[in-house]
Amino acid sequence: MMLDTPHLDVPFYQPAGDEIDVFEHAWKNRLPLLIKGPTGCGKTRFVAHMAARLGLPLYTVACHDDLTAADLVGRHLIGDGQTVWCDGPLTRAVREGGICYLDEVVEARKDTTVVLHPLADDRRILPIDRTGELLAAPPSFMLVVSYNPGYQNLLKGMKPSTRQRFVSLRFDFPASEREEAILVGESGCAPDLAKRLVSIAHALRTLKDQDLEEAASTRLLVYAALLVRDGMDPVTACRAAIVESLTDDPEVADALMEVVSATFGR
Ligand SMILES: Nc1ncnc2c1ncn2[C@@H]1O[C@H](COP(=O)(O)OP(=O)(O)OP(=O)(O)O)[C@@H](O)[C@H]1O
Repeated sequence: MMLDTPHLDVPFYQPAGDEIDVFEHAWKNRLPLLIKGPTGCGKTRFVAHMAARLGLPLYTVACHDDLTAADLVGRHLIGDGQTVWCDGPLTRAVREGGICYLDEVVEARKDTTVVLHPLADDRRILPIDRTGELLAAPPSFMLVVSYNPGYQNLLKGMKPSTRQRFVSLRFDFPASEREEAILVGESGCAPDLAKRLVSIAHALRTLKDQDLEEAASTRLLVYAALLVRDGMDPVTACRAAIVESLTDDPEVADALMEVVSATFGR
């Protein structure tokens, strides 16, 4: 769990379309938001950007298959022979009227539904069974969740009764020009390098589903751009930052490296 307090400098975010507008309207109308899209395509950055823009505290939780309702709401802790109640990130966000962002929400245990449903519909309440409290979310509170449809299997899909409590946004990898602008903005690299890295990503993304579990993300391109900007040879940087992160299979890695080498004229 991570608390990002509101700060004056808003994290850089290069918009794709009307997502900022959708977020602001959802927030004003007290509606929760679901963001779906592949890994590393800007979902977390977008939420951080919006929280800073709106001047709201942001609580981010990376969900995993052991995450329970108590991890979100809070629990009694024992110390010095005393029992003390400790708010979880969701409860803190509700109390402070901030944003609670649950990344990969479908990974969480099913018992989280019990606390998310009454918060996500027009009741906007958080029942804390263990203390008997019933918290009403203030108008500025917003619940934002994300998931990667690519990872879904039948067991892990989101139930319609949950999905239909949210306004939804689809994210995808950025169009070339936008992705180049992101690389330049994030790493300070030369526009020509950004162009080459994006063309590599496009070539590798066509291989997804054949040999690769996930497509090359914008995040990996940013890593490569940072390494090259720091003086590393571009081919070595692409192997370390992109290719070896995408596959463990040496033959597939060799095939991906051919794309990289050709792009840098080797
Ligand atoms: N639109 C964008 N504007 C600025 N930076 C971006 C954008 N999209 C991606 N990035 C860059 O890519 C990195 C990864 O994005 P982010 O962490 O938001 O991915 P994500 O979609 O939340 O991934 P995951 O589902 O794995 O958590 C960011 O740290 C940032 O450097």
